[in-house]
Amino acid sequence: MERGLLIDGKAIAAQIRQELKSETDRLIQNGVQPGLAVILVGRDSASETYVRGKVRACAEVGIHSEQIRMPEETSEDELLDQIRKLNRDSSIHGILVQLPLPEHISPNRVISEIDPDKDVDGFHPINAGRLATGLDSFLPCTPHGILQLLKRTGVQVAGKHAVVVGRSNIVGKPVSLLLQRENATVTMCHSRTEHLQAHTRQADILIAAVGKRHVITKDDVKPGAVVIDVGMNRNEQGKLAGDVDFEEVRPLASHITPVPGGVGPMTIAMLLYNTCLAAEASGDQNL
Ligand SMILES: Nc1nc(=O)c2c([nH]1)NC[C@@H]1CN(c3ccc(C(=O)N[C@@H](CCC(=O)O)C(=O)O)cc3)C=[N+]21
Repeated sequence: MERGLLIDGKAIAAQIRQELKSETDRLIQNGVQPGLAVILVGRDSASETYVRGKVRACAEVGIHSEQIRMPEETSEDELLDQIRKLNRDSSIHGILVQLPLPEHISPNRVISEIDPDKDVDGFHPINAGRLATGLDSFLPCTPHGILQLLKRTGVQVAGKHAVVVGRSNIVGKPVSLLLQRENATVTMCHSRTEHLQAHTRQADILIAAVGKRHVITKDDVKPGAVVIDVGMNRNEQGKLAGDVDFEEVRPLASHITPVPGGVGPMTIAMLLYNTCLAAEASGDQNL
């Protein structure tokens, strides 16, 4: 049996960006250049790095991008006004408000103000509800990226037992819905789960989306499991570490994603994918 194979998210994301470049060329020939607006409120060094990555990836693929920086003291109303303006802007097909937002702004109110047809994060309750009920929707980027990693690596999902650790709206909940849609049997675990290890050791596919460095060790993993690490934990020196203790888990996993170079680059690739999808749909309405 194969052990310790690396799932190269960086390479798979580059492949997807190349595919999207052709899609963008085709859209531009039809008179629509996909456009993405990224709103960043306040100064957060991790957020600034991520936003730079998104803007760079857009340029590579031929997507028009606008970075809108608003000061930390921006009021919720000012942010909502900015979103309404972008909702009306026909050159913008996707709107992303970088999270986390400053304490005084409600992320739920902000997300709900985005036109669901421009909600390329897939965070709007309409899109979350559409995913939950099996309707077409923008898929949240990280869960969709995880699914693409599994598919493009040839990992069988149907009939397998997937265990998701973490229940956030951004990763845990939607990835479990997506895996169920792909006919996996899904167990969701979280901070209040008793006997966590008894659950994770059953996983054929283990998704770690906890947000704590190295909480998944070799004792939590069944030999031969596929391990997907969604963790983005930075230590005091600013070095990235996943939720999985990669060095000790790799030898017993069949496949494993590294951090960095695993899920992160896929999140950005699927954001570009959603932006192209939104641009394409906007063209339909203009026919
Ligand atoms: N509205 C919103 N949508 C998001 O999609 C969103 C967000 N807010 N807030 C923050 C998180 C985080 N996120 C990442 C995207 C790419 C990498 C990524 O490319 N990481 C590289 C490493 C980058 C580095 O070294 O810092 C990698 O894993 O290889 C990481 C994290 C998107 N997020």
